Amino acid sequence: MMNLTQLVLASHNAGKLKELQAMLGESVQLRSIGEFSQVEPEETGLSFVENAILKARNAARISGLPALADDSGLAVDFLGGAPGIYSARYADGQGDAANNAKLLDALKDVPEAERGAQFVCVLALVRHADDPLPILCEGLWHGRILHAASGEHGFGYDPLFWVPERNVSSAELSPADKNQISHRARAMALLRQRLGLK
Ligand SMILES: O=P(O)(O)OP(=O)(O)OP(=O)(O)OC[C@H]1O[C@@H](n2cnc3c(O)ncnc32)[C@H](O)[C@@H]1O
Ligand SMILES: [Mg+2]
Repeated sequence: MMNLTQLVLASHNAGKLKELQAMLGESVQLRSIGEFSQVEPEETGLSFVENAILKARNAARISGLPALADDSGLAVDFLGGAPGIYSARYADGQGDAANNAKLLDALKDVPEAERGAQFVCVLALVRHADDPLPILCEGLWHGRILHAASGEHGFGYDPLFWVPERNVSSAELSPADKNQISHRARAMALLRQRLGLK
C-alpha cells in the first residue's frame, strides 16, 4: 500500500512522539516534523478528525513523506466536553502547568460523581499531501479528574487523570503500562490492524 519504513509524525509534542514510536516498534521509523520545520499549522478544524487531517497534510507537504498526525485532548463531562479540541490552548497557550491549574480551578467544587472525563485520540495517516483517502483511527479512555496533581510520568493532563482500571493517575502509570491502555494505544491498535502490521 505504501512504503511504511519511514513516516513523518506531524507533531511538535515530544510526549506523543515517544509514545507513538514505542507503540510502533522498530519496523517503522517516525521522524519528527521538527526536523523539517518549526512552524506549527493553525488548528482551525472543529473536530479532532479535521485537525488530524490538516496536520497530516501539512507535514506530508513539508517533508515529502507519508505523514501520521495525532489530534487529541481531554473532554470533561461537567464542562460539556471542554476543553476538547482546545485542550492544548485551554490556558491561552501558557502550557501544560497552566492548563492543569485552570482545569482544577474549573472543577474546584465539583463532587466526585460529576468529575468524569475521557481522553480522545484521532490518528490520521496520509500517503501524500493531497491523499483523497486518509486512514482515520480513534481511541477513547475513560477516567475522572482528580482534585490535585499526582505522578511524574507522561505529559499534559496525565497528573490530573484518574485511571479507574489501575487505581492511579495516568502520570503514575509506567510508560509501558500507559501505552497498553491509553486513548492513543487504542487508536494505534486500530491503525496497526488497518495497515496489516503485526
Ligand atoms: O498538535 P501537536 O503538534 O501534535 O501537539 P499538541 O500538544 O498541540 O497536541 P494537540 O493539539 O493534539 O492537543 C492535545 C492536548 O491534549 C493533551 N493530551 C493529549 N494526549 C494526552 C495524554 O496522553 N496525556 C496527557 N495529556 C494529553 C495535550 O497535553 C494537549 O494539551
Ligand atoms: Mg496542537
